[in-house]
Amino acid sequence: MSFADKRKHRGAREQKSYVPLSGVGHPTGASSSTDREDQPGNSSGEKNHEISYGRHHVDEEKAVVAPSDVIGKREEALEDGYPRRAEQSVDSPRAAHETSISQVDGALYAELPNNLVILKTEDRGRGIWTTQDVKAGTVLFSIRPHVHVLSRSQLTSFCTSCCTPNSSTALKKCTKCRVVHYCSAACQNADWGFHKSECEALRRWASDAPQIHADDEKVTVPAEAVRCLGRIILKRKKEGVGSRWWKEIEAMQTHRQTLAEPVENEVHLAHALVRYLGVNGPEALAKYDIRGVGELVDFISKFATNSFTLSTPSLSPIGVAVSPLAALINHSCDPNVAILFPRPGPSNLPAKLTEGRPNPEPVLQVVAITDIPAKSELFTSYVDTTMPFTQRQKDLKETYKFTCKCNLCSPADRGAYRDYRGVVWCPRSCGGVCPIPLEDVVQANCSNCQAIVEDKDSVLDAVRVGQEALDKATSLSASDPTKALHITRNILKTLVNANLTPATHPLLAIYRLHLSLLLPSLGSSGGPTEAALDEAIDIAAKSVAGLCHLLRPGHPVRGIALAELGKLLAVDEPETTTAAVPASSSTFPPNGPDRLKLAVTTLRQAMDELRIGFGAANDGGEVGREVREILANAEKEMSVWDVRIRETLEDTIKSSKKT
Ligand SMILES: C[S@@+](CC[C@H](N)C(=O)[O-])C[C@H]1O[C@@H](n2cnc3c(N)ncnc32)[C@H](O)[C@@H]1O
Repeated sequence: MSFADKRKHRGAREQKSYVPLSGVGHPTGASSSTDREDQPGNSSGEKNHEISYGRHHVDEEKAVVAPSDVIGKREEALEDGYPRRAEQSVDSPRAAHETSISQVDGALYAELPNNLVILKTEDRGRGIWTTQDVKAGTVLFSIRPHVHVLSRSQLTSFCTSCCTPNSSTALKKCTKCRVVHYCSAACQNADWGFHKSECEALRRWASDAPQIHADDEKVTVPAEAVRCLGRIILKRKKEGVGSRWWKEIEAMQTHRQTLAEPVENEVHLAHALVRYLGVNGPEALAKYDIRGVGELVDFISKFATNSFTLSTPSLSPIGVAVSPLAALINHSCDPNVAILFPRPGPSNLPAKLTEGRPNPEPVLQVVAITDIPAKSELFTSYVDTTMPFTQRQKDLKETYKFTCKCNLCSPADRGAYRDYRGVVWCPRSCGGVCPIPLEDVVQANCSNCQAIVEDKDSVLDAVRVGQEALDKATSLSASDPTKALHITRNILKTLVNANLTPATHPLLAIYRLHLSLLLPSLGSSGGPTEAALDEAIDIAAKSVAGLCHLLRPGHPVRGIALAELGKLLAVDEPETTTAAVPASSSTFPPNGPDRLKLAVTTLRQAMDELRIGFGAANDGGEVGREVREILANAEKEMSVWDVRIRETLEDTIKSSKKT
């Protein structure tokens, strides 16, 4: 049967070409072109998050919770390679990893729900804890960030106020600054409180830009960190230092006191901010109630430690947001909550968010991605947890100034399970894996047959060259995607030949980047070619395989990867240009009904996981709605297939009876 025949059989389906999830780029962030260069921190993250305790508001702390001890309970590794979660819970028996817990007055945070409390531990500072059992998929709270701004590259693609993409509504730009865009007059009015002074600052910045760079938005529009800090300072002037809005921001944690001197990024940002605000020197900051450079740097440090990546419902980074309440959540590389912007639709949002607002988005939601027992701390991940231990520790130290001791990072536990981020397949191909023979890995035996990786140097070389290629391709992904694609395609072969598994770093990161570079070409008019679609499906399947080894079921990144794969499998198979090759059962991707079946299975699993990662009450958010629709069409088409197969069988039986 040729591909053309197969398409006839699949005729119930409308001809579909590929459209990226939720109409925007790829979920991983690998391909994002946000303007982070002027922002302290945020080197790799799913989130550029934080909070801080700022000037140690001792008056916020109350009596010690009884009992005032916590246990870091560490259990044995799971067979599947996940370490068991070390739940940090109050009332647990005293243990070696002991920390005192004190209660913090949560009254400042009006949006803190009743089933959560703020507690403070010695090693992590303030954090948010549950008072009741919480089921995976529960939306713990929904809030509008105090401030959010779009990255420079996204200013024309999303409404500055509600972040609606211009693919769904034609955006109109502010006729004065010509920088920000709105989807409606209502959104423009709603944003006016922020934009009024900002508009003037943006125009001043552009007019100061050197004329030779008049068309370069990197010069004519300040980076997101500058605009976000500018919005906070301008809004503080309006709200007043006594307002709850400002007090929440002021109470964010700072690391300034622990730093001998401000780091280069912060100094650079301070200069840019002063220029943006139009003050001639640090002294003139008094106009904005900022008492000198020290306070400005403190403020920047809070921003670096407490800001979040603003993202689309499919997790593509589009800007930065500040939410002091959500920023109270501490980090773990094995998180139990996700912080995201799933756009669940107004009917799924709390009434207090929708009252009096044409569109309350962007709404930040904190979603439980595992069952969480009562009296446990909430943890989200500040960095990309598919990165290996050393990279995660480096990123956390640089931006958030702490050493992570979570289950995945705890040296005691690290040897107790197989971390697929750093393994190669067994050289004897027995199906087992061996740790990559790094300096600190003494034994590199196969987990199954005890074989040893003999040629350590070639594995280490491949990993090093792979990392270099990843860095280069990432830096080129926005400016020269064709060249970036060339690099990723070439290096994939080297890494696969060096026996890296799909979960191993940097192979997984390269798969994800490669996929993000392939997807835009699939949406071109005329639809994808057979080869392009097959390559994208193959890479998407490998990404899913890698992610499923590293992230727990229900993790939003897994849900999005499954949705992407299911969606690609559901695209109509293009006309083949070569003679049809009969599909063998081992061919991947499969063709015809087998591909459709795989699409349905994958989309069903994606739906199950999106309902956890993006909230059960949201039914998976905007991506969940989209996947449900594709799944319904694929199921309908599969039932047509089943009818046709039954009819063909009946015809065959009838005709064989006649003869
Ligand atoms: C966004 S804030 C989180 C709230 C913060 N604990 C507070 O008291 O405001 C990030 C900071 O919290 C601390 N932190 C977060 N997770 C941590 C962890 N797992 N271990 C140690 N410190 C942590 C670090 O100081 C980090 O810079």
